[in-house]
Amino acid sequence: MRNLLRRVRISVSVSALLALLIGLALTALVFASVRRVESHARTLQFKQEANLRINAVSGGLADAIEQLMVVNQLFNTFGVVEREQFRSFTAPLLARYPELQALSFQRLVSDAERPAYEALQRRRVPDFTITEFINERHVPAPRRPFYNVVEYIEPASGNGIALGLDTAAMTTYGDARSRSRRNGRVAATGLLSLVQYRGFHTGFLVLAPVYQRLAPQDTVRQRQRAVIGETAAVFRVGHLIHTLLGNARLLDQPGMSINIYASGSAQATQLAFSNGKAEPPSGATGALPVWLLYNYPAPVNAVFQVAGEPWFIEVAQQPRSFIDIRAGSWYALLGGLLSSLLAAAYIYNLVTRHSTIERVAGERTAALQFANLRLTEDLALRKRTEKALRLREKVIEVSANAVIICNAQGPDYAVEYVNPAFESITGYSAAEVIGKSLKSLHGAGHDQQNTEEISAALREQREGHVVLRNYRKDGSGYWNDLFIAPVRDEGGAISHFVVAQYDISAVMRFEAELEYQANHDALTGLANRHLLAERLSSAIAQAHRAGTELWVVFVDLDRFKFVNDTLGHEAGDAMLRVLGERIKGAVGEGDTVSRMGGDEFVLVLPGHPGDGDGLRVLQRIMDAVAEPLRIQAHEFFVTCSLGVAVYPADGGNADTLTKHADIAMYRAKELGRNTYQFYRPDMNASTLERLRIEADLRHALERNELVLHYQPQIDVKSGAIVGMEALLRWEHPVLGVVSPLRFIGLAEEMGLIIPIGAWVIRTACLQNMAWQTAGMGRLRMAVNLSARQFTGKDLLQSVTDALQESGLSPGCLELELTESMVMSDVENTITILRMLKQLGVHLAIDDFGTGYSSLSYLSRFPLDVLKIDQSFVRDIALGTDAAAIVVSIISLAHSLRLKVIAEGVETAEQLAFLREHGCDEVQGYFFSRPVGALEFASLMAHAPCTMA
Ligand SMILES: Nc1nc2c(ncn2[C@@H]2O[C@H](COP(=O)(O)O[C@H]3[C@@H](O)[C@H](n4cnc5c(=O)[nH]c(N)nc54)O[C@@H]3COP(=O)(O)O)[C@@H](O)[C@H]2O)c(=O)[nH]1
Repeated sequence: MRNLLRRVRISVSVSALLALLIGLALTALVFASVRRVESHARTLQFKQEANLRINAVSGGLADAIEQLMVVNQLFNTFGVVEREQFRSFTAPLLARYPELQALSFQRLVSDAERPAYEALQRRRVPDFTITEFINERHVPAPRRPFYNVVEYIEPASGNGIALGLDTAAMTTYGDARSRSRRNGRVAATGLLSLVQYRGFHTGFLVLAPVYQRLAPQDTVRQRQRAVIGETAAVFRVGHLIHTLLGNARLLDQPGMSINIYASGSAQATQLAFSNGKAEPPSGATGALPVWLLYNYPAPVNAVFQVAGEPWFIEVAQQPRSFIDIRAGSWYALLGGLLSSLLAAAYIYNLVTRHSTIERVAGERTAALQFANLRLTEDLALRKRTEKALRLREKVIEVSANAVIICNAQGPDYAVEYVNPAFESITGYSAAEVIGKSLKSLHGAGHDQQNTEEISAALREQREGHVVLRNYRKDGSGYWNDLFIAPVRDEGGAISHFVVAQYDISAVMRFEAELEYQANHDALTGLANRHLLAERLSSAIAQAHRAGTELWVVFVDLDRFKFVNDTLGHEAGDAMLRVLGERIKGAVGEGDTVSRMGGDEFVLVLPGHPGDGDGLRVLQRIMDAVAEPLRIQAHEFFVTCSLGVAVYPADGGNADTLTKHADIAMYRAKELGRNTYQFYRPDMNASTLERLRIEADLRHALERNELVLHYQPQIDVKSGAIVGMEALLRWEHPVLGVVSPLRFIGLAEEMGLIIPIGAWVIRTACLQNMAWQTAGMGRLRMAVNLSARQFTGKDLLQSVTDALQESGLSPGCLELELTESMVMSDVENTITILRMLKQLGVHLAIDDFGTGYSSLSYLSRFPLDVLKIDQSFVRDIALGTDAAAIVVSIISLAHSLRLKVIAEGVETAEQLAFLREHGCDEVQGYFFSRPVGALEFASLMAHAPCTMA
């Protein structure tokens, strides 16, 4: 506040000072302006006054000279003018112009005429003689060629002394005489001392020529010849000018001086008149102009003509300091100063008052603004509150959740409001529940849990939250997430409770669904790994507590992969669903059936399985799976292999038991499938071996551990070797020769089949070419392709490369594909097969008959050979369907113009049957096992071979 006041005071002082300064500046400006105007006015006035004097002098002189011209005119008019005439004529003139000293007529007299002239004059003036004035005395004029004799002069009084005076010798006449006679005009002399006053008075003469009347006067010569004399006016110059100025009251003006020179400039010797005194301003004016400090108009000079002679007049004003005179500028200055001071004082007062008013007004305005702001905020807040209230009301109205407002008064806590959602959820209308007890809404007659929490919240007047099952008007139940909260009135007392009910039935269902999905296999609905782990752990704990046994059974379907690959995943899935149900139906109620993925199932058999129940369950499972299965109108026969691990003997935890059951299942597979095996510790060794194979397979190719064996293919009719099948072997440094059955699947899983497969094709081509080059004939080399290799993007390239590198004819290479490979994606298969066919290679379907091949599709494939699976060949002699199947396959192949080769021919009977039914080629141990390249070459050397 103090700062504010100080600021206000400073601002007021500054304002006043500013006003004062502005006032002074304006005053100075006005003063200077007035001074300048005044000075200008005074200069003008002075000029006027000076001009008055100049005009008075020049005009007066001109008038005086005019008198002479009048006299001169007298002579020029009359020619001869008598003395009396002259006197009477000049008398009034002289009376009117007393400053005229004299008017005279001077006659030009030649020396010859002198005696006569003097004689004549003596008649009127005795003793008349032409004289001259020397040493202040009249003496007879010496003889000269001409005399200019003063013949008349008026007034005679005071001027008579000049009568008869010869002025020809007087230098004062100068050349005024000759000038006037030459020009025929008046001419003035310079200043001279008037003899009438013994030289004490200064005067001048004005001469005007008098010519002989009627004599020509046009030229100077004519005028000089015609001249007879001149009239002259004698002026006492000081007296004359004094009289002129005095008559005009222009004399003796204080501070004004008049100087008149009978010359064109201010020559001191020609000073004709002087009146008053005027000195220029003395003292320095500094940087200020003269007009500001002094009233000093510049002297007014003028040159005027006096009878043809230039006269110079100077009128000057005595300088006066502006402070010496009473001038408007004074008033302006004083007035300005006074006004400035008054204005400053007034502004000081005004600003002080204004500041005070402004401050007060500002304070009041601020207070008003503040109040206004508060009001606006209050209004806005109120609006917001109202809006929020309306919004809340609306939200409650449109809420999908039930909202109930009940009285806070127990024990009924009467319902006062329910929203539309409550009505739609419960089926009760507002009219039916308003006024009723809140507790009645929980569903009378139903056993309600968690309602105690609501009662406690109401009783203790606090918030509460429960999940409970409510019941609608129609008796149906729903899950309800219920929040209850007290509502306080303005006084802070709890007046109501608001209850929000969220129908979470869907959430509960969703949660249950999630829980189900989290614990169950989506395909079969069986327990999944997660639930298995839970159930198994729980069963182990229970078995542990009960001291009983527990079986973990690993079930793997045999040949499921074939179905899946052949008919596609949908068929596979359908099979899994059916078999899952069958397995589940084969176990007891307390047993758990889970699916681990693929075609693997894990079962938990608690209780006393060792009592014999367990084995019965295993058999029921195998029987159930082995039941014929119809999928997509096709009948399949599927078996399964089972492995069993027993708690606590084979493991104390879920992982160990499951792993051991898996190992046992593998063993069952190895034993020919469709059987079960109980885990034995020595089974671990084969599992470890499998792991080892996996690790070593990665390096088998680079370590050159892979080799090809070749099994001959014989033409049935000729008995000649027409080709061979390349069969892969892994010469493991520790395990010895490893069958492809043990590592091809692994290689597929590990992705190693691509480089391994490429190596097989390349090696087989090179070998075939080498043999052909060696003269073993044009043999056909059959090479097996795996599913992953067939669909891989590198196949075409690797085949092309192998053919190019080896130089083998494409027709000498046959690629064997399985049914499952070609049937999984028919369109893609057709594309791939066509591209391969374009290379010129042969294409064969291997293991034909083991799976399902659509004949219509088969006809679309660009195939060359059908290879009957060895399982049918093996069973030909057993009297089963195999023989019929083989016959059908041969017939089918031939109808499709395909060659038929039977593999796995081990006996002569088999060969005879095949030959009898038109099989084209055979392959099997009956002829040769697959052998190494050297041995095969040796074999070839002893057997005929051609390419069919
Ligand atoms: N993708 C690739 N698969 C290959 C390759 N090499 C082999 N294989 C596949 O491995 C499976 C097992 O082959 P293998 O152990 O070599 O067995 C073959 C023959 O030895 C065997 N065979 C031949 N004649 C008889 C016989 O009279 N009796 C009998 N019990 N077995 C016999 O049959 C196998 C040939 O099968 P197939 O291929 O269907 O003609 C096997 O599936 C091979 O395909 C390879 O390089 N790549």
